[in-house]
Amino acid sequence: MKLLEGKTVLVTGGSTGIGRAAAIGAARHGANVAINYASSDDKAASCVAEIEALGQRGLAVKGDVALPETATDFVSKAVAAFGRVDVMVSNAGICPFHAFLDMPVETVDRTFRVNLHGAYYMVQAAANQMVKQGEGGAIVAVSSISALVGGEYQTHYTPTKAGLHSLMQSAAIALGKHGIRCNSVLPGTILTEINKDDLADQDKRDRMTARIPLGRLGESEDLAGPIVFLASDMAAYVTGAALLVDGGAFVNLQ
Ligand SMILES: NC(=O)C1=CN([C@@H]2O[C@H](COP(=O)(O)OP(=O)(O)OC[C@H]3O[C@@H](n4cnc5c(N)ncnc54)[C@H](O)[C@@H]3O)[C@@H](O)[C@H]2O)C=CC1
Ligand SMILES: C[C@H](O)[C@@H]1OC(=O)[C@H](O)[C@@H]1O
Repeated sequence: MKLLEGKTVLVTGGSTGIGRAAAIGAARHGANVAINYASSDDKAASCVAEIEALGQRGLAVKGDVALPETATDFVSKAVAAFGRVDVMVSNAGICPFHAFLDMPVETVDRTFRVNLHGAYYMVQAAANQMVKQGEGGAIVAVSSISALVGGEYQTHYTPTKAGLHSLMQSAAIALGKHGIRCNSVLPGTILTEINKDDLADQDKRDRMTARIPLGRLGESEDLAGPIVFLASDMAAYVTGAALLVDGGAFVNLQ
């Protein structure tokens, strides 16, 4: 059964990792998909090619999500190509691991701007388009287990993920009257570019894995199903919710 037949899905940071898995997952479920991407034209083009190989239409739009105009540009180009926006997956993010006491101001500023401000602008631009269309919609933010727990080298990052979780809760209230649902997924540790260097430390990798009841770190594809579900009409009465996708890591105290 295809869950997103005929829908238009937008994904930020869609050329790699979790965003790419969400974009391909949406195409597999019958959606036309537009991805925003930051830098690699080749990776973006290969993602679009994969979407098209599934028989769907794909579009890649370059832009830095930290800039408000990237959001309006992305939405208007997706509308020009596909006619509408049904789903926004706000996924783009960075996590430059760094100690707290000497954290550079620029690193804090950039992390907040990309992860939180960027998501705010994207969600707002997509919501305005959905309200204009008058048929509701779905927004899924890629927050994190880090919205709920801390990280020694993530003091600039975890507040952005808590902020995203909170943004989805408030947006769910603001947009419910328009039939727009807003939810977040909270991935645990997923093997992607964002943590490749951090998890090159085998001791840390083993410690992280040992905490996971399902016995393995996550893969990007582990997020595709939960994101597609929350984006689809199967979740028609789900809004303001946060879905942990962490192999059970969060609940594993002892
Ligand atoms: N990998 C993990 O363990 C977890 C990741 N997440 C979140 O998942 C999201 C996706 O990350 P991953 O797939 O893991 O890593 P990734 O590095 O493969 O993906 C991040 C994507 O965001 C894009 N991006 C970064 N800055 C951007 C900007 N200014 N404008 C547009 N795009 C930009 C990157 O180019 C990349 O495609 C992030 O928000 C991350 O915080 C959340 C929990 C766990
Ligand atoms: C980048 C981290 O490895 C990853 O991101 C998160 O949100 C979680 O803290 C994961 O460990």
